[in-house]
Amino acid sequence: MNDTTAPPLAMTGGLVRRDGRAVLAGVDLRVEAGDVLAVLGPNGAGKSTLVKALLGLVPLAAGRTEIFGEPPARFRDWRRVGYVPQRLPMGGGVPATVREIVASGRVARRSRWRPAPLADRAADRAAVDRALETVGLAGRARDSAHLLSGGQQQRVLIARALAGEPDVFVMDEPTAGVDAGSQAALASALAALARAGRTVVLVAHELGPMEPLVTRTVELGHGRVVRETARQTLERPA
Ligand SMILES: Nc1ncnc2c1ncn2[C@@H]1O[C@H](COP(=O)(O)OP(=O)(O)OP(=O)(O)O)[C@@H](O)[C@H]1O
Repeated sequence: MNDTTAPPLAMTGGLVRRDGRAVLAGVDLRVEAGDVLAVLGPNGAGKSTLVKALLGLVPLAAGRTEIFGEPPARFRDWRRVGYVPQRLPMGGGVPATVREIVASGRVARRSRWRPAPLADRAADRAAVDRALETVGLAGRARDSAHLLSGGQQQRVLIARALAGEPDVFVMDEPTAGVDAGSQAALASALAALARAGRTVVLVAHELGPMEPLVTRTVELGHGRVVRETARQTLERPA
């Protein structure tokens, strides 16, 4: 069972090596429930590596990391975690509609052993509709996702994570190179999460319209934490 008092994410003495080189070293980070934490730093500072290592997607060479109190290898409750990668891996493959991709965010909530009861299917549909609405893509639900702009595809990924209704969202550079409309849609998605008291870890070069929503920042340089701001309580709009 997961420890209900454990922080959503915690790393102690995190070390990651790539090609024999330490790209993350001596990182201590505790993400508390309700934090909206921005991970900042220049290109190559180790931001993506840090969030992947926090989720166990990249192995630690030393130190430890825990998700709701469990090491990633033992953690089972993945529906509590939403991860938005930097890019949508949409190459060749069968073109999926925006709705299909967003609906895939519900899969981790399903029982593996039996078909979803009718009530669950209605809840799935409602969650997918809400997620599409939040990122401003309700009108594109039937479109093939590979026809969308990069910023809109990023919104699809965010909607997929929102649809899963996880407790903690980890987003890797959701605003990198996206148009102003998509930036605004992301800021409104983030505002909705912050209002709901969800935990968010956000990798960013620049915060732009998301800045007022951030409660804490950690800045990386050459794989180490070089600056941190203290946690502040946001005045959450009703
Ligand atoms: N798969 C990999 N193999 C080898 N080196 C890697 C790999 N992934 C990342 N690195 C190296 O690790 C360092 C940190 O990369 P990382 O992507 O975490 O930085 P970042 O701060 O997220 O950068 P960006 O803002 O450009 O995404 C860089 O020097 C990068 O070249």
